[in-house]
Order: sequence, then C-alpha cells, then structure tokens
Amino acid sequence: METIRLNRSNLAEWQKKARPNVMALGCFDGLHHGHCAVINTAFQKANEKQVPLAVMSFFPHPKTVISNGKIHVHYLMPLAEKEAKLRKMGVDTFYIVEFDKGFAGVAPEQFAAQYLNGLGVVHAVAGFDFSYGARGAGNMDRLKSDSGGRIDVTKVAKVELRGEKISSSCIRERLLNGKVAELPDLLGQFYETQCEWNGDRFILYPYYTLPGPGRYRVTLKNLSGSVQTEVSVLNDGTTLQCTDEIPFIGKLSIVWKKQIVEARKLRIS
Ligand SMILES: Cc1cc2nc3c(=O)[nH]c(=O)nc-3n(C[C@H](O)[C@H](O)[C@H](O)COP(=O)(O)O)c2cc1C
Ligand SMILES: Nc1ncnc2c1ncn2[C@@H]1O[C@H](COP(=O)(O)OP(=O)(O)OP(=O)(O)O)[C@@H](O)[C@H]1O
Repeated sequence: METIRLNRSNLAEWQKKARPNVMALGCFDGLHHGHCAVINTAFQKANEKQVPLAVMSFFPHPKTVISNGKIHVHYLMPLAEKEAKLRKMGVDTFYIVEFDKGFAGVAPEQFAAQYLNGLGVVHAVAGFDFSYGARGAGNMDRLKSDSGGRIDVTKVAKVELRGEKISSSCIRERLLNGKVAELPDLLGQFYETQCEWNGDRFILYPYYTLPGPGRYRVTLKNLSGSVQTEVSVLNDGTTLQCTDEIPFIGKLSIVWKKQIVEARKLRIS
C-alpha cells in the first residue's frame, strides 16, 4: 500500500500519476464495523472492476478545523495504526488529505472534480451520511452529478447496534464513560492503546484515548508475551497505575477489557 499525504500544493503531481480506482471516503478513526462495511464494499467493487482500491481520509479531523479548534476530537488511533489496518484490508492507496480551512471551503463540485475525478476515481463508496464540500453541502445523493456523471456511487446503509448508528463518536463516548466491555460489539475487538512502560510509569503514545477514570481489568502485551492484570486510570484522566509488578520494560499494548471500579469509588494507595 502507498500512503500519500495530499494537499493543494502537491495535488497536481498526484493527479498526473493517478490511475482508475475505486475509492472509499471518510475519516475512519477507529475502523469500526461501519467503516469496515464501507471499505469492504469498496474492496468488492475494485475487484469487480479489476482496478486498485483507494481510501481517502482527512487529517486533522474536520470537526476540529471547522469549529476553529473549539471541538477537541479524542482520536481512537494514530494514522500509523490506521495505515497498518488498511493495508491488511487490501487497500492499495491511502490518501491522507490535509484538512485546513482552505480545504474546508472547497465547493462540493470542486472537491468531486479535483479530488475524485482528478485522482482517477471511477467508483466512490461512502456511508449514508458522508458529507463533503463547503458547509458539508455535498452528499452521496449528489456525488454522481457533482462528478459530471463520470463516477458511479455506492452509498452504504447505516450499520447500527441496537438501533444506534455505530460511529467513532459513540465509541469515544463509551470509552470516556468506562464502558470498554461494550466496545467489541462496535469495533470487532477490545480497544487497545499503545504505550511505553519505563519501569516507573506508563507513557501513552499520541492519538489514543484512555478510558475514563476507574479501575479496569486489562491484558498487557508485548512481543514477548502477555499478562492479565488491573490498571487504574486516576482522576486526572491521564495517570495510569498497575496493581501488579509489570514483567517487561518498553513498548506495550494495553487491552481494555472491563471496568471493575468506577472513578468515584476508586481508593488510590
Ligand atoms: C472538501 C471537504 C470540505 C468540507 N467542508 C466542510 C465544511 O465547510 N463544513 C462542514 O460542516 N463540513 C465540511 N466537510 C464535511 C466534513 O468532512 C464532515 O462530514 C463534517 O464535519 C461533519 O462531520 P460528521 O458527518 O462526521 O458529523 C467537508 C468535507 C470535505 C471532504
Ligand atoms: N455506522 C455506519 N454505517 C455506515 N456507514 C458509516 C457508519 N459510520 C461511518 N460510516 C461511513 O464511513 C466513512 C467514515 O466515517 P467517519 O469516520 O467520517 O464518520 P463516523 O464514524 O461517524 O465518525 P464521527 O463520529 O467522528 O463523525 C464515511 O463514509 C461514513 O459515512
């Protein structure tokens, strides 16, 4: 898979190199079941048409830029983890579009012409609620006409759980409320954060979100093995404490299984 950081200054260069492709569109933070439905649909279309599969995502999150920084997005995974997962899903090209105020102001027709037609998209796939272009005015019902009729469009129906749309936002909410045991139904696996244990404290890597304060049953794992233990997120929301001796030093993954004590009942030694 090729990862391309796209912006207005290098767009023309990548347009020249573009080949016909099927493209999935969206932010895809967390790669939950709804995201996978979009990407897997695009994968099938690309196979049918015998063309490469591309994914176009945006960074920083549009909500942060559009709100002039007022909305802080609690990212679920760094771009490197998203990249690794997209590669495993069979994506050939991963475009990360620099989302700034200038890009946010691009008219829907212009976005379709420059970033879809211009990058060789013959078939676009996104979810029922994907919006694009200034003020989010573009949507999946007008994308074909915005492309001058040149792009076929597949709108993926809402993937929901017990009547609720599965979204990165609802996953962030459950995480911050400590409901980590509910996440496999939304993510397809327990939520994992990558960090460093330096023998004294945990240092969380950027672009992960810790569950809200409380004590959690977790699995700590690294390349040499794994241990089941309990980790507390203190009331500052960032400090982690482990009840057991940690048998390894360095990079490790914390797999968040279940909250066993809520914040208000947490007694810290
Ligand atoms: C080129 C482009 C420009 C966009 N400009 C805006 C915008 O000006 N205002 C807006 O609300 N959404 C805009 N969006 C839509 C955002 O990607 C996003 O859908 C929107 O912030 C709402 O997020 P949500 O649908 O996840 O709630 C734009 C998207 C693209 C691809
Ligand atoms: N539950 C879902 N069902 C179908 N499509 C979805 C679902 N959730 C997201 N999508 C689609 O997947 C792509 C990426 O979604 P995106 O990350 O932009 O939104 P999201 O998951 O709702 O995140 P957020 O809550 O931060 O807005 C978009 O095309 C979107 O329409």
